[in-house]
Amino acid sequence: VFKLEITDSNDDSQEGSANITPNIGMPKESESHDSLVAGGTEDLVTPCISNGSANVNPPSSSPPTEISVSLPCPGGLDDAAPVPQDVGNNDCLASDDRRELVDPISTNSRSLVTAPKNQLTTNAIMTVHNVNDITKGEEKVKISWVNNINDDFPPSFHYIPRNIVFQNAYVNISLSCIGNEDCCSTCMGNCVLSSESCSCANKTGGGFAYTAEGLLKEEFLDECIAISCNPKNCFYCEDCPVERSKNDDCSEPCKGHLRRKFIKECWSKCGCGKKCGNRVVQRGINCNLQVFLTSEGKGWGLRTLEDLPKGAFVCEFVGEILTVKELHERSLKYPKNRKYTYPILLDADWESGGVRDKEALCLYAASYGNAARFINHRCLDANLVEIPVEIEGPDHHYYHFALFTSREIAAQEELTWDYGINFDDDDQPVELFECKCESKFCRNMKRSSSKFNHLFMVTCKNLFLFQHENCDSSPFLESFSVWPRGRLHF
Ligand SMILES: C[S@@+](CC[C@H](N)C(=O)[O-])C[C@H]1O[C@@H](n2cnc3c(N)ncnc32)[C@H](O)[C@@H]1O
Repeated sequence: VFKLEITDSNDDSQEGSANITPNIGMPKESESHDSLVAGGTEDLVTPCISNGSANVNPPSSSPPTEISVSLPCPGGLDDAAPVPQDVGNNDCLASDDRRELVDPISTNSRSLVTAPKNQLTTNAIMTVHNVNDITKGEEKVKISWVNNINDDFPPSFHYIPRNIVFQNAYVNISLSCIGNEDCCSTCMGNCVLSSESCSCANKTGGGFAYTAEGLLKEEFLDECIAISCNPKNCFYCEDCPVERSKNDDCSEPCKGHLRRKFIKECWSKCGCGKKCGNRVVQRGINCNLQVFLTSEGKGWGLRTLEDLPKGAFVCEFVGEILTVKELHERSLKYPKNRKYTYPILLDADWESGGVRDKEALCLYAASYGNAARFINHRCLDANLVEIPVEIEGPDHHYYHFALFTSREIAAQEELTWDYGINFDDDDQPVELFECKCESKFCRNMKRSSSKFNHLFMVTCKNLFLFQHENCDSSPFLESFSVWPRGRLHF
C-alpha cells in the first residue's frame, strides 16, 4: 500500500531525495495492524533500525540506499551502547569474533542520505517500523505495538531472539563440557511424564520444575517468589566482580546478590525428544504480547493480549552478553549524566567465589534485545518473576534469565517484574527513575506523597501484615528501601 521511491545515493545531485509516500494513517488499537511494508512486499524493502538510523535496503540488484531518520527514542537508544558491527548469525550464541567494534554514534557513514526529521512526515517515519511485528519475524509469534497516547514511536533497537556475546564474555557452550551427570542421555520421550527422575530433574533440585502442561509447578514457583521477596536471601561476595570492574582504589564492599533457584532444562545431549516437557524456555515466546505506550508515564510497556495462567513462561530477557567490566567501560564512554536503563547481572552463581572477570556477566538490551526490554518495573507485587534457567550446559556463570507469571494475568494487563532496584543508591550506572508502579509496596519512598499505612509481604505460604501509623519513619521500611537484589543495581 506504499509507494517507495528510492534514489541512488551515489548520485550526488539527488542527495536527500529518498521519498517514501505512504497512504495510511497512524494505527489505532482497534484497527488491524497490517504490516507497514514499503512497496507492498516484505522482500522488497527490509527496514533495519539502528541508533535512530533507519536503513532501508532495496533489492540486491539495486545499489544500497539508506535513509537516516531521526526517530524519537523515549528511553531507548538515548542510552545506546556501542553497537557491535555484524554480530553474525543469531543462532550462534558465542562469537569469538575479535573484529574492530565501531561505535555508530561517532561513525560518519558515507552511505547515508540524511533526511532531517522535519522533512519526513509521521507516516513516512512509520514505514521503518513494523507495527504488526517488532520482532521482524524473529519469533514464532508476532508482537505488535500501539500508541493511543501520542505520536511517539517505540525506541529503535535490533530485535534478537537469543543472547549474543558482545566480545569478551566467556560463554562456553560445548558438548565436551556436558558430563553424563549433567544430562539425561538415557532418557526417552517426555522426561516430565516419566515416573523416575533423571539427572536434569536432579539438577533442578530433585524434581522437574514443569508440569505436564508446561507450567511451573506451584510449589517451585512459590519458592522462587518467596526467595525474590526476602532480602535475607542475599549473599555478599568477598571479592565482588562488580566492584572489581570499577578498577579504582576505593572500591566499595559488595552490595549483595540474590540467591536463586535454578531450572535445568533438557538439551541436545539428552536422550529425550524435542517435545519433552522439560524444554520450555528454549522454545521461545509462545504467548500473544503487545508493546504499548503506558498512560502512567513509564514509557513503553509490554502487555499480554490473552489470559495467562499462573506459572506460564512469558519470555526470556535477551540482550548482549557483556562482562561487567565491559559494561563499566561502556559507561565511561558516555557523559556522566547518562546512565544505563537495561543491564541485568547474571550473578546467581557468584556465591561460589573465584569468579574471573570474563565470567562475571550481564545482559544489556538497549541496542540488541527482545520484547522483554519493554517490561516495566513494579515494586514487590509484580506479575512476573525471574528464574535462572540453565539450558546448554552446566556453567552457572551464564544462564537464561526467564520470566514466568507469578499469578493469573488477564488479557490486556501490563506485564511487570521487580527490577530489585535500590532507589536510594545513586552510585550505580543504572538510571534511577521516579517509580510510577502504583504498587502499595512501592520502595521509591522519595516519591511525592508516598504515605502507606499498610505493608503486606506475601511469601509462599504466609501472609504477614505489618501495620504502621507512618511507614516513612518505619525502620522496617527503611531497610526495605535499601533492599539489595543484585540485578539492576550495582
Ligand atoms: C527496561 S526499560 C522498560 C521499557 C521502557 N519503559 C521504554 O519505554 O523503553 C526501563 C526504563 O523504563 C522506565 N520505567 C520502568 N519501570 C518504571 C516505573 N515503575 N516507573 C517509572 N518508569 C519506569 C524507566 O525509565 C526505566 O529506566
